[in-house]
Amino acid sequence: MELDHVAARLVSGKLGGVEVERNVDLKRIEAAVREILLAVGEDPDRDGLRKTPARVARAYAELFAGLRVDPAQVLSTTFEADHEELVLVRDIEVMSMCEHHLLPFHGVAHIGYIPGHDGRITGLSKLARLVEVYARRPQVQERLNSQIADLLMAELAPRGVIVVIECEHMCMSMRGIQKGGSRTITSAVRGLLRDDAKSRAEAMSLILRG
Ligand SMILES: Nc1nc2c(ncn2[C@@H]2O[C@H](COP(=O)(O)OP(=O)(O)OP(=O)(O)O)[C@@H](O)[C@H]2O)c(=O)[nH]1
Ligand SMILES: [Zn+2]
Repeated sequence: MELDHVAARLVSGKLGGVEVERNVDLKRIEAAVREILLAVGEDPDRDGLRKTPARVARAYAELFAGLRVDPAQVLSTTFEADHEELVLVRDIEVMSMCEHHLLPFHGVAHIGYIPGHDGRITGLSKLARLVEVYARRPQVQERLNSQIADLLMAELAPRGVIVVIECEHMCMSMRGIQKGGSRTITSAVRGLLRDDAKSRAEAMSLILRG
């Protein structure tokens, strides 16, 4: 990237509870958005649109901040607990951007795991923070889903993990096929929750109960 003539601005903040320094090239996004406005036949210099490229640049820096966060850091705090049964957090809000159209998809994630033999658990909020870090990237729902499951397996070494995500995709509602209200359900199951039908059925029934 030619940083000499690009006024790259350092935007910092927190995402998923992890400090993020993100050197986002806001000026480059602004220039691109101005081009888009011109291309669709708008006047980017009219009053209402004058600040739009800068606003969109800041919004994109926020929406894609997950690209600059190491998700494993979210799970850096773990606790020992004498709990060998399922832990399930339902209805975690998901807001992400589909990588095909850069339009939002939104819905909920349900994340469950059975702690490993060392009984290591994580704070419940960390599951929601993990969703946020992976969602704030250009995504497809399937990858978002499996990334969450795989990281939990790698970091917590649980007996099993189940992640179910249900989302509505704006690229299907607002454009293209224009089927508003359809929801896509994906799942990723790992370890005991994949291999043991009884454990999986118990987790699924709790997830589907809502
Ligand atoms: N598997 C998957 N597909 C997605 C996701 N988000 C959007 N899509 C789909 O990505 C596909 C891209 O297909 P293309 O044919 O390349 O693009 P398009 O011409 O804009 O497709 P249409 O949406 O059918 O008009 C579409 O079928 C979208 O519905 C996602 O999270 N997972
Ligand atoms: Zn899409």
